[in-house]
Amino acid sequence: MTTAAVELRRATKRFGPVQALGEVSLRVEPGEVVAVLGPNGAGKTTAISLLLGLRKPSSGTARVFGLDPRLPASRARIGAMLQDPDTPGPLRVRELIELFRRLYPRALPAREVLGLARLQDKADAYPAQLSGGQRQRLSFALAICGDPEVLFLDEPSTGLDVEARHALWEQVARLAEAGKTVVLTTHNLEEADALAGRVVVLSRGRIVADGTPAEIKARVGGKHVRFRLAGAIPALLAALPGVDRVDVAGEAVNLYTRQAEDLLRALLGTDWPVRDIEVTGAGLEEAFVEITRERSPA
Ligand SMILES: Nc1ncnc2c1ncn2[C@@H]1O[C@H](COP(=O)(O)OP(=O)(O)OP(=O)(O)O)[C@@H](O)[C@H]1O
Repeated sequence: MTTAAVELRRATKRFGPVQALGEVSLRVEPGEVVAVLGPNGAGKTTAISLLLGLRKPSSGTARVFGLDPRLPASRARIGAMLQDPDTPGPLRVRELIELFRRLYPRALPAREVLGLARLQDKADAYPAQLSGGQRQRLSFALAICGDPEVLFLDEPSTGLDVEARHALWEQVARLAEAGKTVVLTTHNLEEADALAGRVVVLSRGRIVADGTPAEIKARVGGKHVRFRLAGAIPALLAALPGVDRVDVAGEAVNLYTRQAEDLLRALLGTDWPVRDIEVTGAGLEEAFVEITRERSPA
């Protein structure tokens, strides 16, 4: 077997009485883009901090290209964009980038880093003078400036507006095309779907699903049946066979079902003036809610 880019082997992390991760095993191959999804407190940041060598597993191991992530040789191969990063000292954006570049053997030119992070205009600003979104871009700049082989992005688009988010996605897609390994955590399912070839769902410190976005969606297998119906009565719609959920907004009806055929047959058998019927596969969002609910104690 080839060496994984990053790997957790039966990694457990306890913080006093709290078990943040329980025997998690995860292999990410070089060149993969993996999104780690999970509700608040699922253990996503903890998993990343073990892989970065910022924390030590209570038991089990974390490896970067087969080595302890705390070794300088491992650190030189990884870059990280973390939540709430601390930036050292009273340094301007350009100076910070210069400082971080010195930590890496094959750093990108500062000008290129500023361009990739769209911070050319802010090179002489201090971090405190940046907006939230610009500060996110600064931490992206610091993550990529060493031209790392593996990039960790912990909730990278938090606080970004739609345009900035799409610009970040484009950068990440470009890094992936260049063969980089990317591990990102996100609550944003659209982001996971857009960027990652593989989605790992964490819930209460354990992996509860691992597959392509399409596979994760298929595990739930639900469909949306949408149509328009004047005077729709939710209780009557809920009584149709196979209906799991009903949303009614004015004339717009959205039903969620795992038995679309039965539901459609019954719907068309009524004398209701149904218009514009549309059936689509359920999104990652439903799959995620469903999977994390399946695994939670009642
Ligand atoms: N330093 C710490 N001390 C004590 N408990 C901690 C510490 N760090 C994390 N935890 C606990 O470990 C669990 C997992 O936290 P973690 O930050 O990894 O979750 P997360 O999935 O990243 O959540 P979020 O989506 O909210 O960022 C939580 O119950 C959290 O309270």
